[in-house]
Amino acid sequence: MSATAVAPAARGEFAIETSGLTKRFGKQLAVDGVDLAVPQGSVFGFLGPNGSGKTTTIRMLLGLASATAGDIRVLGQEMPRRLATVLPGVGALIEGPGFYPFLSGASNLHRLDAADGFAPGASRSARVDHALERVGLTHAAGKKVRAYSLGMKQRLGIANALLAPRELIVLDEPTNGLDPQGTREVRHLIRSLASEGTTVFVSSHLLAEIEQMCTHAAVMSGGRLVAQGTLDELRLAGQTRARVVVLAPDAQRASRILADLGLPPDIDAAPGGANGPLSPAEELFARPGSDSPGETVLSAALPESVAPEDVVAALVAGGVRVRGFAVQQASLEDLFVALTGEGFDVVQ
Ligand SMILES: Nc1ncnc2c1ncn2[C@@H]1O[C@H](COP(=O)(O)OP(=O)(O)OP(=O)(O)O)[C@@H](O)[C@H]1O
Repeated sequence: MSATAVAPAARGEFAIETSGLTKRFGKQLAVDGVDLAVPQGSVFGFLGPNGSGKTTTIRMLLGLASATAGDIRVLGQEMPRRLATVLPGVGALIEGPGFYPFLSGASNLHRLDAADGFAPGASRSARVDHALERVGLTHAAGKKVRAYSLGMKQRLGIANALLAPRELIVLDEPTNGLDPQGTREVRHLIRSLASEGTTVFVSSHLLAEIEQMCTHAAVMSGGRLVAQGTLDELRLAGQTRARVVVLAPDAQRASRILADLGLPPDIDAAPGGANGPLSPAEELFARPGSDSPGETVLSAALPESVAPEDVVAALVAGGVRVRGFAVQQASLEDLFVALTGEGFDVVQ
């Protein structure tokens, strides 16, 4: 098969599909019964804290590690049985590319392409030039890789994944270790790949990154897939976890009324007055420079069956002097933290 031939995926609507995918290292279950469904044409974020099983899953998808159990289909074909048919259609960047620092970017790509049994030598130079252009490295093609910034090295790794036309690009933590500029460059590149119709499967532990780039996401936690869907679907799932936040001086009375409505509250005294970090509910009503004497912030999960306006009405009818009221919609971050039990690094 020639390197420019792309494995057909027409019959499947999913670029990647797994069922019951499992990987055991001795006693440790690194990946536990994962059912992934990555729609064709999506930019699919594969989220999870460190050690949650993302890299192990990706390695199995690409035939780099064998599964203990379960089925994998990539571009509509069974893996690893159809590896030789599937791999030419897949470009991947996993765990940082290994480049020779004393060779130029172009020479490194020539070497890597020559080592690829599927790649035709006749078109190598043109394909290397095109891939370097694709990632914006034409100007640095002749520069030794040791003089590349991290962002440039990462883009060179992506250029390596783009040495042939691909239906699917798999990137494992492509912005890891990059400065903000490098991160922007890589994100921009991912978006432009997606705009050409390539399915991009990208793992990250950065939630904000996934929110900026992706159409879909899946969340891994402790080897299990705990959520997947479009970002909107995931946000909707989060909205069932909306909270009401009440600022009032009559804490006990407000607390009793909320509990009677089925909203047993958390209580934070005097927003802005206490030492230590503010909770998100406290932040809502914190007034810098004021220690809000006598005021209390109460917050409670809002069940779908209760309308926020009924909560205010009940508080007022019960004689609570409500000074502040808000409904906080859960963000994707709240949902993911709730799902994984771990905080995400949300910077960048
Ligand atoms: N070759 C291996 N032998 C034994 N255990 C392993 C091996 N590879 C991974 N693990 C374990 O499997 C679990 C999942 O690791 P994995 O690297 O897939 O997670 P990850 O989500 O990609 O995390 P990170 O973002 O840190 O790479 C971890 O507990 C890890 O220690």
